[in-house]
Amino acid sequence: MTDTHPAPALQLDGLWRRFGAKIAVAGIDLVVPAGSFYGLVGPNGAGKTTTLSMATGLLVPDFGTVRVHGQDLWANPTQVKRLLGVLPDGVRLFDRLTGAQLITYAGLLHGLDRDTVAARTADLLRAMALEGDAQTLVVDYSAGMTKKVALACALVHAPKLLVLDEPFEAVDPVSAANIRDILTSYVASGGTVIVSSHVMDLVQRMCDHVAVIAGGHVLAAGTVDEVRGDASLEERFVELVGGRVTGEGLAWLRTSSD
Ligand SMILES: Nc1ncnc2c1ncn2[C@@H]1O[C@H](COP(=O)(O)OP(=O)(O)OP(=O)(O)O)[C@@H](O)[C@H]1O
Repeated sequence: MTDTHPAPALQLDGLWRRFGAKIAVAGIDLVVPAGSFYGLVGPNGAGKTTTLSMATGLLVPDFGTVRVHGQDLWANPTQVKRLLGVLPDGVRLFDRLTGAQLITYAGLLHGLDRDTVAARTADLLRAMALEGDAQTLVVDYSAGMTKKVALACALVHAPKLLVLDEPFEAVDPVSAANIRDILTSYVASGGTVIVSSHVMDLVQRMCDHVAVIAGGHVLAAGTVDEVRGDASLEERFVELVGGRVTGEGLAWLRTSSD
């Protein structure tokens, strides 16, 4: 009998990564079904960026395997990376290029022909509301504009799996809504999206699956409804992760004199 189930878009098995004495990722297993919109949430320092960097070929794991649509990423990084579109955290771009040049460059690097790149660059600039700044150097872009042009670069080769670290950080509400629409229709047409975010409300509304990560471990993973149960995702997150502190320790911060 043949297995008719498609391979997951992403499968992480036993991923570990240490930086000196600090264990950033301590045995992460994760299955991201093909066609899902997957949220990755966790407190600061949880290991999200480290996990996503290993999952996208940017950081070598100490242990563990990464499979993208069934193919071992670290066994064959060049070929498997073609399936991936990546928006890393704290992107460093060739910012002496204009927005249009940067997207064009990303498309050509992926081996697209010039006509295809030109058409897609125009489409992406329009979708990201960057047409008016197509000829502006990226170094002169605002933080949100930089995020959007980096996202355009991640999309230009029509990847099967999009991995976005904090895609909405610094992006204005109208642009964020446009980006959400782009991502939702990308998923509807068969793509898979993984986003890391600190905004629980956004993840609850936008994603169908979620994993909560803390201390380099997965605390909970599944559909958003499975993970949140009867609570909101935010309440469930606080319950799982803990760490709420009151302001009592900061008595000196009270400015009133009585
Ligand atoms: N290059 C590095 N060198 C040393 N320690 C690192 C390095 N990268 C990450 N770490 C440490 O690993 C842990 C996980 O960091 P990571 O950036 O993966 O967390 P995160 O979940 O993405 O956090 P945030 O939500 O704040 O972006 C942190 O304790 C961090 O200090």
